[in-house]
Amino acid sequence: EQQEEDVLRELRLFLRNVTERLSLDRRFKAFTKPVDIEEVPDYMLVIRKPMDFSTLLTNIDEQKYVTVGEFMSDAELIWQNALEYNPDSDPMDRHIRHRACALKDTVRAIIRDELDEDFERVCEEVKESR
Ligand SMILES: O=C(C1CCC1)N1C[C@@H]2C[C@H]3C[C@@H](O)[C@@H](O)[C@]2(C1)O3
Repeated sequence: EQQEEDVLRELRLFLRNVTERLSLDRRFKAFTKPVDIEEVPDYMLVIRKPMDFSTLLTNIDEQKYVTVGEFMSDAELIWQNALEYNPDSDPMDRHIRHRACALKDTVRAIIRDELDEDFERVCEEVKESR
């Protein structure tokens, strides 16, 4: 009912705010758009579920996420994919993995500092009721 729509609207506002702040951070520029398949033809063979900030924003607007946990499952793919596709010891791979680790720690710190546990619990209850 209306209260549920109010909670989900607040969730979308929070998730958009977090995602937009991440996409403004210059360290995370490589994560803002899908990996270019023209540039990296084997990417889809290695990475089963690509993810990036622009896709997260589209998912938010399409009301795909009912809880922060569902959003985090997709957000985690961004750094997990980067670590998986760029495992080598060369400087480029190391640089990408450093940024992937910085992204992981940054997202977790934002959620810890800014997500009210009671709010996430209400979102979980909306999810269970559907
Ligand atoms: O994994 C990624 C992105 C970085 C975080 C996501 N890429 C795979 C390619 C390997 C490396 C160098 C370029 O070939 C560039 O195309 C990519 C993009 O970086």
